[in-house]
Amino acid sequence: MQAIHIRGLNKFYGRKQVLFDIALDFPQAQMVALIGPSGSGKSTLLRHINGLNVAASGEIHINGEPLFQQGRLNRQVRAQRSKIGYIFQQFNLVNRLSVLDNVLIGALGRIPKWRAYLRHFTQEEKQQAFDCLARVGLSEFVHQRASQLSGGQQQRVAIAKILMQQADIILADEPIASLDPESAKSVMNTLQSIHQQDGKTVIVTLHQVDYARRYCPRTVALKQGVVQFDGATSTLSDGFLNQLYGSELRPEDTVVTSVTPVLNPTLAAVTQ
Ligand SMILES: Nc1ncnc2c1ncn2[C@@H]1O[C@H](COP(=O)(O)OP(=O)(O)OP(=O)(O)O)[C@@H](O)[C@H]1O
Repeated sequence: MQAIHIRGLNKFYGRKQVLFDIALDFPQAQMVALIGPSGSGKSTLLRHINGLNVAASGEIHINGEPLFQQGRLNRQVRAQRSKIGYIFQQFNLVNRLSVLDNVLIGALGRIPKWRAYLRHFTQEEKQQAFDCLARVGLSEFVHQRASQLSGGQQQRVAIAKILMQQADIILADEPIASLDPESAKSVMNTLQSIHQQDGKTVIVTLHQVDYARRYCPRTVALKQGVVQFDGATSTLSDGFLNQLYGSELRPEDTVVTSVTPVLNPTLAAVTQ
């Protein structure tokens, strides 16, 4: 069973089509880079996988259950979303709350509604939050306000929050775009260790291909809403990348060597 299964996904904003017939599979426990120039549709694709956006057509299944089908979101989309952690470029923490309280927010989707409303957490849940912070190397910052941490530390708090959420799938939308190289490395190391130790599926959008090469065995590249490449990151050629980020792709630069075979009918049209 695939963690994420996508077929025939077409997305329009008004009359402008921004995703074209996307067909992708992500097995459990893969770490995948999603790359492509600005405006190529990376964030839009991630938002669909999280059920935040609805497409004109196509289907998405999460762990075998339909999330989106025949133009409609599953009625259980909230429950499905609770299994998907989303990391934003700008951390998405509550600045005035402590680091611990921010991590506890990750449990809100899986505790009884009345306790969530009152923000009442058990001792066991607090201990879990401590443990999540220990895993991302932030035990000593538990009682500090989130706003007092550096960008890289705040992003690691966001990852601890996802651990607290007990999500199976992590979608990270440009998690290192606003970080210095040292902080970026520590955030990517943290994502990689969670992926490796807990077997979580991680899809991370990246602007720097070097990070994809270092951390992600598989890369999916988008351009103008079309999948241009889906395969082993080690096979990404400089020529392909120049074309991806420069002018239109040439057929000889296009390599489709999927980790999970994906036949993309739109690819031929784009590369002709
Ligand atoms: N809410 C929206 N309304 C209208 N158009 C949108 C909206 N969100 C995105 N778009 C358009 O959809 C296309 C894809 O945008 P998206 O943000 O997914 O690209 P991206 O690859 O994530 O870009 P970046 O790397 O700059 O974040 C762009 O042309 C963008 O202008």
